[in-house]
Amino acid sequence: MPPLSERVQHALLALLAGPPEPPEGGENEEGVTPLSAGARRLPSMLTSGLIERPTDWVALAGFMGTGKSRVGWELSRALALHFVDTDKLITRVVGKSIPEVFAQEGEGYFRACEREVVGRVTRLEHAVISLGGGTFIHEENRRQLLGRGPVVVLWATPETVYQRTKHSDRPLLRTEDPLSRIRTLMDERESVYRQGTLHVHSDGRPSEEIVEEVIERLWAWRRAQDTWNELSGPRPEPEYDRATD
Ligand SMILES: Nc1ncnc2c1ncn2[C@@H]1O[C@H](COP(=O)(O)OP(=O)(O)OP(=O)(O)O)[C@@H](O)[C@H]1O
Ligand SMILES: O=C(O)C1=C[C@@H](O)[C@@H](O)[C@H](O)C1
Ligand SMILES: [Mg+2]
Repeated sequence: MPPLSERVQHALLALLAGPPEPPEGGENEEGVTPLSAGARRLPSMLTSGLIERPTDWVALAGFMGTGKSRVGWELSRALALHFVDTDKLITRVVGKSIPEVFAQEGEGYFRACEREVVGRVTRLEHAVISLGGGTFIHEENRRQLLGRGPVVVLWATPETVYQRTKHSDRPLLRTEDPLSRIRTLMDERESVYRQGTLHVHSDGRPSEEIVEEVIERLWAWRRAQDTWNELSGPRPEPEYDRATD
């Protein structure tokens, strides 16, 4: 079998070449934008210069169930950018669902896949990246992501997370008392999520409203970056290697 890095690259290319895919499970839920004909024309709009965006690359981080996949998808439609969900990419690479990867290959293998995926998606241009809930927790992933562009962290209370995840299979929440597990894990991770660039609450708000706030906050972030650049002169090139295609 080819090495993991090659399989990740192959799966990413296949994902970007196909029609944009909304996150699973949301099609019949209130608040999810259905895949429209306009969405299929996305690639030609990407570099047309007609769309003004606060950023050409943004990642969404945060705890499970905070809405990274759903908000990321809608944000990618609103900004006319590619959409990559790292959990989904890993399921394509391994050919198994996330619970199967955890059960059959182990969490260590899943985290190794995440590291490979982060190495790739930080080289992409024109993309919204929805991360897995644990991706940003690992220091090297965090360093690469924050070196690439803004990382928006979505937040929700343990109760909201519990309500949003209770009918789905999240391997880390397979316990007798998932709400307690959510509280403990969230406490452990909170200080790390705080290291994101921008922070947006998602409790009790429809996804459209969250996307609107994310875009407004990204514009404010962009203006602050521009002011900083004007005051401090040219800054060194970012560390990542830009893809040449
Ligand atoms: N603002 C919202 N209001 C109501 N439901 C939401 C909202 N955002 C997301 N959801 C729903 O909550 C569930 C979890 O959302 P989603 O899968 O986007 O979370 P996630 O942060 O990507 O989680 P994970 O880290 O496990 O991938 C989905 O069914 C989604 O449709
Ligand atoms: O918070 C986590 O560690 C996880 C979140 C999900 O997105 C998946 O990446 C997986 O279930 C692990
Ligand atoms: Mg997700």
